[in-house]
Amino acid sequence: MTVPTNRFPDDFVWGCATSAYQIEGSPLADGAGMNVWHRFSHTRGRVVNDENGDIACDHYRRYESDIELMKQLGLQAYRFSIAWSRILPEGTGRVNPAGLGFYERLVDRLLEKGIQPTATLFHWDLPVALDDRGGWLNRDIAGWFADYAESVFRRFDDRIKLWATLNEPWVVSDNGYLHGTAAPGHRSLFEAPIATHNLMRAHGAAVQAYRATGRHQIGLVVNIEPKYPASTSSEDVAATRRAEAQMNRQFIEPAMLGRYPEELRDVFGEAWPDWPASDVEQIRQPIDFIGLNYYTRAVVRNDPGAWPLRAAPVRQSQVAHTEMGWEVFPQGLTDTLLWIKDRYGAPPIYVTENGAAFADPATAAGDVLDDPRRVEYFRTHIRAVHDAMRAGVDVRGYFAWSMLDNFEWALGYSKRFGIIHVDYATQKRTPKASATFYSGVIASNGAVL
Ligand SMILES: OC[C@@H]1[C@@H](O)[C@H](O)[C@@H](O)c2nc(CNc3ccccc3)cn21
Repeated sequence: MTVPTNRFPDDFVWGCATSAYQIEGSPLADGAGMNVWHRFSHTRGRVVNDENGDIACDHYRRYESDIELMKQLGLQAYRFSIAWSRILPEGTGRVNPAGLGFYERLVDRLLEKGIQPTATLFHWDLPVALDDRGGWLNRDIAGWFADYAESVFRRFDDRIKLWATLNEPWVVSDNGYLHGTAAPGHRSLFEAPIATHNLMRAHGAAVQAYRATGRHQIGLVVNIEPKYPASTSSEDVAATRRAEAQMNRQFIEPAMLGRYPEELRDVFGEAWPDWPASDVEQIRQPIDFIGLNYYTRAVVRNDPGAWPLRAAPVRQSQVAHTEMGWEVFPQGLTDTLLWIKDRYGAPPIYVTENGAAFADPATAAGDVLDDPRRVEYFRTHIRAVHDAMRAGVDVRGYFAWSMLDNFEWALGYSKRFGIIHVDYATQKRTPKASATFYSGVIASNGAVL
């Protein structure tokens, strides 16, 4: 693949990404079952300002005008997630036709507008009915997930050509079961490894199900945050390896190589089981691409008191950070793309999420002051993708996070990642300067960088 020096290949795909619970609203509409983020956000104290996704961006009702905005931006593709509990209100068994109907309308409208729909089956919003049966701690969930996957493959594989099984299983295991900062809010050294393993078994089962009838591409979306040691001391280097294994290799490694990183035994100790080899073989199903979510890097030092990693980030001074406190470090994206290529056999890669939160207050006059740092973030990170491609990485597309300001999980609506501003009181959408910039990138296929 020859990559032009000053633009992207002609078949490179430009899109934006969102997820169901963060933008749709109407979480219980039309027969949908409750999901764990509905229950979590309605539990006092779990989310900033006790905010929730009851309305969010009201996309469930406003999807047609939102797709019009995507068209105006010139988006070629749109990455969204399907809410499991809209399709199967109890998580298994009875299919909810109205739930399928919403995604039918969404997909058909996208196609009418010449925008490729690309779907993620699971973006953290597990049906409560399954959580109440153990959720990711119950081995049966691999079969439950495969059945759910089959119901949507059957309905949409004629129109959706790029599927992802899971979005960032690390967040579910680490935030949801180890630290309790995300739904379902458990804090357990012993539960997290079980959640990890069942998430990956579910991934494998869904890929196997897809191979039986699917005609297009399916992959796994992982968050990778490259870890750089704070010093060359053996303690800091070892801590960095633990942090890198626990976040960056815990999921991609079983999926691509059929093994878990040995450092996980060092992190979890006796809480890390000896998984059956047959399980890990089933996880390692050939996939068509890796979806990479990249936002920042971490500089890591040894910290014996930091449970359970015994590693802690070192904030870098005198450099730009986003509203999330994440360092702006585009070189980390190039490094990560090269790392995936070299370590996992040069798989096709989509950058499925990349973006930045900055405060974008609307003025009294209704204008939106898009922080110029967001444009610079996109410019430098899209350049970083191009650098990796020029170095031989097979990157197929880039999805900006996010199309709309949206519900930022436990941070509620306090963080704005959108290239389109949302006034949550009025639901007014206002494209930001970053939308105009990104629209220019798409129109010129990256030549304006
Ligand atoms: O935080 C921004 C987005 C979030 O809105 C998406 O739903 C999610 O897919 C997403 N993943 C990351 C990067 N991974 C990460 C998530 C939580 C804590 C630390 C890192 C950022 N984001």
